[in-house]
This record gives sequence, C-alpha cells and structure tokens, in this order.
Amino acid sequence: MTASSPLPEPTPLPGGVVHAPSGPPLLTAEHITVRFGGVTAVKDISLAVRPGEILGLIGPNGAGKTTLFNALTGFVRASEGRVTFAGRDVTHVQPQARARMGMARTFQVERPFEDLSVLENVLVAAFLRYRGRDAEDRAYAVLERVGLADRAAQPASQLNLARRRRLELAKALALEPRMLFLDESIAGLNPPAQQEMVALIRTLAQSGLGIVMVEHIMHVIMSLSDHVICMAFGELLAEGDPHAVAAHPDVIRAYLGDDND
Ligand SMILES: Nc1ncnc2c1ncn2[C@@H]1O[C@H](COP(=O)(O)OP(=O)(O)OP(=O)(O)O)[C@@H](O)[C@H]1O
Repeated sequence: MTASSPLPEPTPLPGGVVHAPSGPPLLTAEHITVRFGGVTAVKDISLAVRPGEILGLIGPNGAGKTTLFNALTGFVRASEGRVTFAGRDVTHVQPQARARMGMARTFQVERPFEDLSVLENVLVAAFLRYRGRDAEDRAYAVLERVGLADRAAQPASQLNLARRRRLELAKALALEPRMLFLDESIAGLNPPAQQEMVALIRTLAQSGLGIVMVEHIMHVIMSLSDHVICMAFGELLAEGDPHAVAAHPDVIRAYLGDDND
C-alpha cells in the first residue's frame, strides 16, 4: 500500500482570478511560544503574511492552532516571541487596540447582540473607527459586501447560521482591517454556503487583505491558502504551498493517525 495523502489535493476554485500576494509582510510572528502552566501549547512558531496572502493553519486536534491564532490577535499572551503588524511591534498591544490598528478577527462561536438589528451589530464595530454618518456609511457598505444589505433591519437573532457567519465577517470588516483572522468561518455550513463563503474570502484577499485562517474543512483550506502551516503538539510539522504540505510525510502520518480531517 502506498502512503497517499489523506488531505485533498488543492483544486482551483470557480471564478477565481489568481490573486497575487505582494509587497513586504504585513504581519510577522517570530519564534512564538505560548505556555499554559506546564503545557507548551505553541512552541517556537514563526510566520509572515503579505497583503493579499491567505495563510492556512492546520493540524490535528490540540495541535495549538487556536492558541497561535489567539497569540497573533492578542487574546492570549505569548510567553516568548514577537508579533509585528505593519512594521509596529504589537506583542504587548491589547486585542481591541490591535483591532483598531487594522487586525480584525472573527470568532468560532459567533456572538452577535441578538436583540440588535444586523445593521446595529455592524455599527457597534464601525463606531470603533468612525463617528456618526461615516460609521453608518461604513456599516452599509460592509453589509453590501457580505450580501446582507437586504437583512439590515432584521434582528440578528433571526439569522440562520450562514448569515450569522456573514454578520461575524461584516463586523470584522467594519473596522476596515488590513489583516483578517478567520476562526472556523466555514465549518458547519452546508456545501452551497461553504462555496459562497469561500468566494467571499477569496474576494477579500484579492482586494489586498492579508488573511490568517484556522479551518477544519481541509478541501477548503487547501484550496484557498497560498501558504499552509501544519502544526502538531504545538510545533511546526511542515509548511509551504498546499501541495507540498499535503504531500509531506510527517503531515500524512499526523493525519492518518487522526480522524479529524
Ligand atoms: N487556556 C488554556 N489552559 C491550558 N491549556 C490550554 C489552554 N488553551 C489550550 N490549551 C492546551 O493547549 C494545547 C493546544 O490547544 P489548541 O486549542 O490551541 O489546539 P487546536 O489545534 O486549536 O485544537 P482544536 O483543533 O481541537 O481546536 C492543548 O493541549 C490544549 O489542551
């Protein structure tokens, strides 16, 4: 029996203009280590993301993806290492301040203000950067962009899962970020909704946003990512373009020994 990769081959996505990450890195992380008491959840991981680039973080359960993601966005304190955004050291900058600087994130469990309308939810985020009419204009523009403009007046509580995910994305985009951090934006959606979200994410990268995504749906992450980092037990297992990572013997071993893909 030959050891073929359990990860799907990257396939071009329909309608995709090839996007071209360019310029110096927008985000760099150097030698990030995160310890929780005696547990080293992330060990010496470095990465860089350029404008327009999509970085996919993969790895079996407990690999440290979420912890690394949280260290990048400021929700977890790095025990060692440095995070730089747009040339500024943000290692000790609080999450909300990072968001205002242009590092916006979504949450795996989306948590809109249920009683507020879709528009009001986006306005709450828009007010972090804009005032009055500017915030409203920004919120409407973002709702158009994610395809929720026709739901603007609806209470967030009435949205289905796919639209809640779009609202989560709209809230992040209302900050007019340069980097977007997506925590499982696609898992749990039905296939058509997955495709719509994939197309949207691709468009956002094409517009020049740098994107870091943690996602369990392998065919999605392997197709969308320009660069993939595979972690296991907190450490870097392999990195490179999706083809190279999917074919890497250590990655194959990690996934064959784990049924979470
Ligand atoms: N707040 C914490 N306190 C203690 N240990 C933690 C904490 N957060 C994560 N860990 C541990 O760190 C390790 C990495 O967890 P993490 O959630 O980052 O992995 P993951 O790759 O995101 O996993 P999954 O795919 O299951 O979400 C695990 O051993 C986990 O139990």
